[in-house]
Amino acid sequence: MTDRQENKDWQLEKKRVTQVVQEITKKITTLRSRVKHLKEDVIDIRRDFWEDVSVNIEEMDDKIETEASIKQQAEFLSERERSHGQISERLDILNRLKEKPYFGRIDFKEENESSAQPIYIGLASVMDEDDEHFLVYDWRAPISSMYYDFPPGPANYDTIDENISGEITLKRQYMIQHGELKGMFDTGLTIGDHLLQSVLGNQASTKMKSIVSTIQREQNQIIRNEKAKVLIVQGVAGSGKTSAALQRVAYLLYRYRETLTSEQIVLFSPNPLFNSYVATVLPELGEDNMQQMTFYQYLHRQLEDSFRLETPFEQMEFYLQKQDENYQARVEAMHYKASLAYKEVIDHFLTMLSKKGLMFRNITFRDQTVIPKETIKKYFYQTEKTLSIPDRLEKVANWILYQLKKLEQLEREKDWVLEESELLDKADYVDVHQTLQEENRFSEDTFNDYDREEELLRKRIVARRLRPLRQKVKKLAFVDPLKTFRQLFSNENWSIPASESLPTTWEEICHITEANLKQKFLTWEDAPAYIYFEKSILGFEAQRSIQHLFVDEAQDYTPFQFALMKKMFPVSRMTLLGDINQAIYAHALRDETLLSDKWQERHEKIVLTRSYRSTKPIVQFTKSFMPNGDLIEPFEREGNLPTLLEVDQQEIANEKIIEQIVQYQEQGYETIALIGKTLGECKAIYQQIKSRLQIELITQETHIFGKGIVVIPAYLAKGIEFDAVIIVDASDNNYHDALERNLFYTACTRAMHELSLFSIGEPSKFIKSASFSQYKHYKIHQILLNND
Ligand SMILES: Nc1ncnc2c1ncn2[C@@H]1O[C@H](COP(=O)(O)OP(=O)(O)OP(=O)(O)O)[C@@H](O)[C@H]1O
Repeated sequence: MTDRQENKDWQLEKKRVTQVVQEITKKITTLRSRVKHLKEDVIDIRRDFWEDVSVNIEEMDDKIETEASIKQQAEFLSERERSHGQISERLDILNRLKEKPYFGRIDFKEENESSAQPIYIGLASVMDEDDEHFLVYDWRAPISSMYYDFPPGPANYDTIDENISGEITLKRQYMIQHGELKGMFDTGLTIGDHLLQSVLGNQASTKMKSIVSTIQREQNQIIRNEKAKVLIVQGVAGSGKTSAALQRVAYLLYRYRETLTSEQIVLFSPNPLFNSYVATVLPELGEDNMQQMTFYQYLHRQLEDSFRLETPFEQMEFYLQKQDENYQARVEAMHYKASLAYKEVIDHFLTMLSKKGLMFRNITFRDQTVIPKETIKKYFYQTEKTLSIPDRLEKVANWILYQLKKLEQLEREKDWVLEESELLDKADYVDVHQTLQEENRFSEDTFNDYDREEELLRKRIVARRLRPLRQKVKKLAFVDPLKTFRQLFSNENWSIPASESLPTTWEEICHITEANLKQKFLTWEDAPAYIYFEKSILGFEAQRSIQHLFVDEAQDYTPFQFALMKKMFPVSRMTLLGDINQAIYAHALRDETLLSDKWQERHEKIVLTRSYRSTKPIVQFTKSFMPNGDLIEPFEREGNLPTLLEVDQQEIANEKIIEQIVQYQEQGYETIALIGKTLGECKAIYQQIKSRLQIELITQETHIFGKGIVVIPAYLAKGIEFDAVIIVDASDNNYHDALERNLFYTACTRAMHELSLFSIGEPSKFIKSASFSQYKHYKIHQILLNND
């Protein structure tokens, strides 16, 4: 393109931005005045609500008319409120668009058309003044997909009922700030390399940002996938899995806006910190956040406080510390209880329970056993064996409720009822009196009246006392799932079929499990199994309203947990995102994870190999010590080599770490993380340097983090990123086995711009497996402190 042509284009584009911003401003003005009127309307309706309805409840006809009038008024009010809400949301979007109306353009010549049409793409659609033509297309509109999928040349896109093909004759990107064009360039093969460079070169933020203007083609495949029931994404660290997942939520909410709401989408996130880290992305895209929680929070909710539940992080600390006398057996248990083989054992056990072995509780009323557990058991085992256990229990519940009805009648005549009636409030008497009056049940005979009052009082007292019991029966509380479950480990009444291959330490595992269950303590590996068992007996309250389930860091979920998830969310489509290299839980070392090739479920898999977060030298360093690391591709972004400082004394390491932090601060980095392997290690360094620097220790209870310096265990830093990362102790002692390698990789890949490692003694063998050109190695040995 000649300079003159370029200049002409620039002028035209500049003018267009101004025109679109003007149109948006006009729309904002109109909507503001509508919002204002609606708001006034709502206030008026609320204030005059009772004046505008005709209230008359004396006659039946009037009563009906009054009800209709109230209903009409209420509907009128809620319709206004709804419109007010919708317009306010649209105003929010327009205000954002006024700053930056669009970020891209493609000129598309449809097959059999004579000329190309420019398509401008932004956060949301904007129509022209006459509502006839699109000034801006929503990035999620079918036609916009070509922007992400194709370079200039032949291109096509799917509409709801056909595929449209043609040619992209121009592809352009814009940098627009405060409603003014600041830059633009035409792109070739991969979109956004210029823009991506500049976006990725920015500082890390404590809140994740949307990637809407620079979505990459392979990420777009994830975002717009509509076919897969189970979509698995294996993506290397920093490849944009989480970013793509959130864009996908926004896409689905747009694509299915008539039928899908944000409450019907659930995201399981790796830790509470991550929840707040990603919370702003969807609102930034003009959408509401989906339901977001950790799997721990979800399981905890299922148990309704009846157990103390170990967190996954406590399990991880146990594993890493290697100190407990039962360490080996527990580690075996972590593996075994993660597996589908264990689920099979539980399924066998459940089959047996349909014939014998289910444990019940006595039904007691006023400290007396009114239906003994043996009787309930007998009744249960007489119900039809072809029915499921929950259905049979439902029958038992109905039978018990019937027995309680008979009991109720007998109890009414007992002395305790009268005694209790003496303790009643005056209000109760008045109420009984009024009820009888309303029912016209008083006679002339006062003696009889007194009897009637007493009869009604007795009825009420017994019913009131029985109410909690009835509720418990309805909730099937007469079953004792825990005691039943414990039989699995006590070998009482049942032994595991010989066909099941159990771990060699099974007896010891049983011993530990039984002791924990007795204390009502569920380890992280026991929780899914117990919940699965309990729900199989009492019935799964399947969450059928949830249409989409997103699982981030999916490699950390066991096959058993996934099986449970499928039972809990039977109709949901699933998007599972993870990285096999960041598998940091014990089970993942030996067993299948959701991402391993052995995974049997029908699914579609997308692999992301390009890493966007870290600079090229950091990616090259980290990929060097990972199996299949050669599949990881760095994004071309220059930076400093990682540094390793090897020292032989903790004090020197501390001094050097402080120096390093100060240097990073001087370079302008705002988020700096000191990452340790365990919480113990983090606490130690925190204690040692907290008097010298403003620093925050992050634990599993931390739900939010701000700018500055944080000390954080690697497993809590999952999914998050920092400008600069300092590995507090990268010694071989600390990072040696395969799981520690994955933790080390996870920790190092949190860095966007700078990475430095400190080793007290021999550096980790993983660092040594990188070539010397990939990092700078310094050593300080035998410096005498304080002239000792
Ligand atoms: N297409 C993109 N445009 C701009 N930035 C991107 C893009 N894809 C990823 N990024 C950036 O790369 C970084 C890593 O993204 P994200 O956290 O989504 O990756 P991830 O695969 O979930 O990482 P991890 O598994 O390491 O937690 C973020 O800063 C994100 O904004």
